[in-house]
Amino acid sequence: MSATIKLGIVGGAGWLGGAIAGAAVSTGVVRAEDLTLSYRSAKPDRFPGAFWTDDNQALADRSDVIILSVRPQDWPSLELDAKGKLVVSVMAGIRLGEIGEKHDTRRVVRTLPNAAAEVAKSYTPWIASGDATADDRTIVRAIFDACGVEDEVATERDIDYLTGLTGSGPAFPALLANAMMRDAIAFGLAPDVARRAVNTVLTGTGRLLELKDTSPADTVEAFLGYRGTTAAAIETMRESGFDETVAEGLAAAFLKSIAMGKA
Ligand SMILES: NC(=O)C1=CN([C@@H]2O[C@H](COP(=O)(O)OP(=O)(O)OC[C@H]3O[C@@H](n4cnc5c(N)ncnc54)[C@H](OP(=O)(O)O)[C@@H]3O)[C@@H](O)[C@H]2O)C=CC1
Ligand SMILES: O=C(O)[C@@H]1CCC=N1
Repeated sequence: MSATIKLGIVGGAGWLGGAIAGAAVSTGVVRAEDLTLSYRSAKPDRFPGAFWTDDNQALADRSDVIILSVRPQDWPSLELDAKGKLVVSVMAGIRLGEIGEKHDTRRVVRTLPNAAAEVAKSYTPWIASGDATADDRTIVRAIFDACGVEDEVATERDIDYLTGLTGSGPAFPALLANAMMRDAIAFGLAPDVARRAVNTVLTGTGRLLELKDTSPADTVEAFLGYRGTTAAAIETMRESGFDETVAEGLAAAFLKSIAMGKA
């Protein structure tokens, strides 16, 4: 793809909008001078050469591709006519049809990145409306390849499910890490030792998974095979309902995504 798209990011001052902008500029998917970002409260001092505005219609008029990265509850009051342009949403819950209707375009892509876009390690599922073109798909792939790994999926139901599994996903290892930290501190470890120990376990596991790309089930089985400390821990966690608790949490996120689209 040539580096000539004019990209606008509504909510570019936010966590995810800023992460996508950073990834797109650093990989050359967009040149800083072709990037427009909007803010609401305070104008950030980021992305030298890019154009910052608090006028979302001006952003739309300057851009060929418009990413919507405001919180779902801020979207109903967003005034922006995209006039047939490619609109890419990263918002949880909001449906393709609603986005197209509100912003006057039939070229819409619904995506669901995650917070790891900040370190170019997001997993981003996406789905395009019927009128999105092959070129639109190429642009979406380029933007989200810059943020990590992307997959086009078959249905919006898949997006609703993945909103929990991978959109919220980084929160779950963080939740586990937090529980491990609390246990370590309750045991009596110094907090900075506990934090370094737990964070290193998480980043090390991520690297191992990336390197080996084996099924998590195989990894768990390999550990169980030692019949030692890890098996003692895993079997106790499972008897206490570990797998069921994860499934219930993911089901709650799936239902919340569907409910947010109906609100
Ligand atoms: N963070 C995450 O891990 C993920 C987020 N998402 C989705 O991404 C979207 C953005 O989330 P996130 O970046 O975390 O949220 P943030 O709150 O960090 O960013 C949203 C930004 O949008 C700005 N904003 C709100 N309304 C307007 C407006 N009318 N014009 C211009 N800017 C506006 C906010 O400004 P102000 O500072 O004034 O509030 C804020 O800077 C959400 O819809 C969320 O569902 C999806 C997957 C993962
Ligand atoms: O929690 C949320 O609603 C957003 C979407 C996925 C991650 N954060």
